[in-house]
Amino acid sequence: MQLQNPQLLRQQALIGNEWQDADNQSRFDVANPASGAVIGSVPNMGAAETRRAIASADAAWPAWRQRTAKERSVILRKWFDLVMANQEDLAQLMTAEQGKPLAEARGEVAYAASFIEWFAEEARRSYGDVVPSPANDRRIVVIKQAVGVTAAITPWNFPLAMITRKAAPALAAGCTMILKPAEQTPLSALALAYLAQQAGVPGGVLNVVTGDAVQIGGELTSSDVVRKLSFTGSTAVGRLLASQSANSLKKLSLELGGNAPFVVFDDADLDAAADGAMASKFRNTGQTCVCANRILVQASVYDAFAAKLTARVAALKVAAGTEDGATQGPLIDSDALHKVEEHVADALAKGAKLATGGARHALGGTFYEPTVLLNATPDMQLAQEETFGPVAGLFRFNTEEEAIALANATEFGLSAYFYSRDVARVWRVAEALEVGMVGINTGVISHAEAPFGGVKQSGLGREGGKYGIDEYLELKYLCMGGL
Ligand SMILES: NC(=O)c1ccc[n+]([C@@H]2O[C@H](COP(=O)([O-])OP(=O)(O)OC[C@H]3O[C@@H](n4cnc5c(N)ncnc54)[C@H](O)[C@@H]3O)[C@@H](O)[C@H]2O)c1
Ligand SMILES: O=C[C@H](O)CS(=O)(=O)O
Repeated sequence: MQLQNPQLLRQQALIGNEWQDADNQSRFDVANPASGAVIGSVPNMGAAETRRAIASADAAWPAWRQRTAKERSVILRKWFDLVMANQEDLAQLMTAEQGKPLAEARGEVAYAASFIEWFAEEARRSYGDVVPSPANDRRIVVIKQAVGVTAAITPWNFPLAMITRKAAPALAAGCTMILKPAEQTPLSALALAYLAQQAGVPGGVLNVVTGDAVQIGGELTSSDVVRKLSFTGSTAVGRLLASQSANSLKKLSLELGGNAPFVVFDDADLDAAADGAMASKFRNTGQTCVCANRILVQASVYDAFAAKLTARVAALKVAAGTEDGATQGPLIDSDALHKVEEHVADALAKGAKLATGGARHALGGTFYEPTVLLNATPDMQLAQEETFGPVAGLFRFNTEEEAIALANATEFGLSAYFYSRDVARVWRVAEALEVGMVGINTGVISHAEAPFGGVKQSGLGREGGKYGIDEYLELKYLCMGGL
């Protein structure tokens, strides 16, 4: 990995203005999932360092919230500019530690930066209200103020975007933050924090603590100083962190697991639907929370759609992310590989028919062949659990009502997709799906301008859009009497 700006390879954590090692000097390695090669190491911090980071964020908060919204906006805009100026290096770093193809990594850098750009603009639009008073001796005013010290815990699958989707609105609102990135992808987080420093984000406003998730999370969730926790990751961990946060009654943002249905109706443009399914299912080698996890196809077009999708899947290029033309990288680790293998084996044992793929890739390691399984049924694990890998299970349905019932038959409710050219059907189905986000005739829905989030066991709150900054603001009602 050759970086044009070697300063971006940060191998210490950031607390206040200081890049620090763990108190006991312990470290953990960061490995390239495509080769297993160690590409760096970071401090293995725990409770004591986390407490220092909380104190640092608390000390920095008064001056940061006193900055005007415009001053914070200008600093965030500079941060955006620096991220984009270093796009190639950040992409190389991301592919090295997460494995995604370079083209996708470059795309994620721009996507991550778009949250900084968006909230640099939103910073100046946290409007309050003046409410018509019920009496002439008083006035009713509502203002919005920063929540205070916040914490963020983020996953490995989008090493930059899941961070900026939290840090950008937090800093824009006038909050400070302690971030614990995923242990698999800390280098991207530290590079991002370095660029924040270079942009003029004062010491203590953004702290990055790497290390023992349980110890760090325990401190962040139990501290009364930390007024909000924003978590992106599995539903199981989200539930745990929410329970750990109960005693301190923190504001919570939880972006959790998904099990997205992708529905192809008989009036769909089948080529467009196949392209959309590819974009949704195989992005990041199937490792996104909004990946199509169940593909439901109306019986009359099932065989035609299956053929179109299978041809596209068979054409995917599995390779290390740095290889030209790579469109599928390695899975993040052996646990992820074993889960994919388990889902495929379970489906085949329960009657699924293999159309393409279905085995570990010849490259070895955690590479897996992009797979299409036909005749999938709701009793299969891949219907009930998030596969988080390059496996498309095709289910058959007959009626619109059956499709909606199948689509909603999950504890999750993050995203859903469907293809139809019947306007009345589009409105009926979009309103009937029990999710937070619906892709209609598209497989890609993630934009900084839109509110991202789910219902049921997929989480709480929204990130991005005009709603995202509200997660970091408190409403205060002023009743001005004696007039
Ligand atoms: N809804 C979304 O926006 C979204 C986005 C990306 C990923 N995800 C979900 O995340 C999951 C995959 O990501 P993952 O494997 O990193 O998830 P994960 O829940 O295992 O880990 C996420 C983060 O939580 C930390 N963590 C784990 N256990 C912890 C504990 N006990 N205390 C404190 N922190 C702890 C990890 O170190 C990591 O930083 C999938 O379920 C995916 O759907 C959701
Ligand atoms: O894994 C899901 C993330 O939210 C990624 S994205 O926002 O869909 O790009």
